[in-house]
Amino acid sequence: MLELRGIVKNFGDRRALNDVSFAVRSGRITGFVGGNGAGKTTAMRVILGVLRPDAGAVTLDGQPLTPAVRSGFGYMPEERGLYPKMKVAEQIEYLGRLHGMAAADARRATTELLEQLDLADRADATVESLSLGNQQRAQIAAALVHDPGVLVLDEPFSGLDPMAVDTVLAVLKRFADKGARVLFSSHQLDIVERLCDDLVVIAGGEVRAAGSRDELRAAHTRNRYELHTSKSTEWLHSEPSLTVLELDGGRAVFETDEPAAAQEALRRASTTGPVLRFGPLHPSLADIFKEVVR
Ligand SMILES: Nc1ncnc2c1ncn2[C@@H]1O[C@H](COP(=O)(O)OP(=O)(O)OP(=O)(O)O)[C@@H](O)[C@H]1O
Repeated sequence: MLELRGIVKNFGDRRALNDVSFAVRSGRITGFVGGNGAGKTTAMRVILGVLRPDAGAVTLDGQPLTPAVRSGFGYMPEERGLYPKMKVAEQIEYLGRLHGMAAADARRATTELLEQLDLADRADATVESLSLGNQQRAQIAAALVHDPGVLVLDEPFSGLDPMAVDTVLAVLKRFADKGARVLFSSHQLDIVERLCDDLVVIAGGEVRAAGSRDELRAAHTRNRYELHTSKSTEWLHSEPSLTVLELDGGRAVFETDEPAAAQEALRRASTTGPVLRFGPLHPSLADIFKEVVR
């Protein structure tokens, strides 16, 4: 387990991280979400040792991180950094060699990764000749070539089309399944929701929520229901035990602490016409995010 405990990082008199603690568990994918300037990149740089924290510590399986341990990490920085004029496969192989891999192993890992990332047909192209999405895939291959046990990816999905998102997602899952600890930041909450097992929400340099996606969902589930009928649901406004949160023609979302009142609303709706949908409404990650960063 990779663990941050009590991390504080100041830039001059600006506090970018304030007592940040969270864990990235082995075999799981942890999504790191927060708005612009929330502190994600700073926290990742502290993990990588690029920035030294003013307080707190990062440990791997309980041990402090040494430069040797950190050099085995896979990192995809926010500022992408491949050599534009070098060929894709050559470059990834070279980076594998820099991590101490034997030439044949680096070549094999490169070929495998480029295939998994659907980039094999561009292996001999220069990085600068690739589309932005393909450059991004090459950058991901560069972070993974040495089979790291810890993967830290800053916005790996930005600029990828939906097909590419699925391709990268499958590759990251394969690494997690092998036991790697995977931390990635993203602004795209729908992707995070689909991909991550665990979640850390940061705002203003402070962790606002952390835990498994399912735990967070359960913790933020309110007694909300969605009702969708073929007729207007305006009448819900006059039901005393319900609070209507959204109403748009036949579709409504309401809250109530009384399950019987929800069932009564369903019964009444069914007398007005066919009920197209009815059930408890679980919060999306976007809902949870809005609630915890408020
Ligand atoms: N080198 C630096 N010098 C001064 N301030 C910095 C430096 N790096 C980051 N900051 C500040 O620290 C805060 C956190 O920035 P950080 O880049 O970690 O946020 P982020 O969550 O990665 O944002 P984004 O999603 O916009 O990339 C911001 O207020 C930023 O301006």
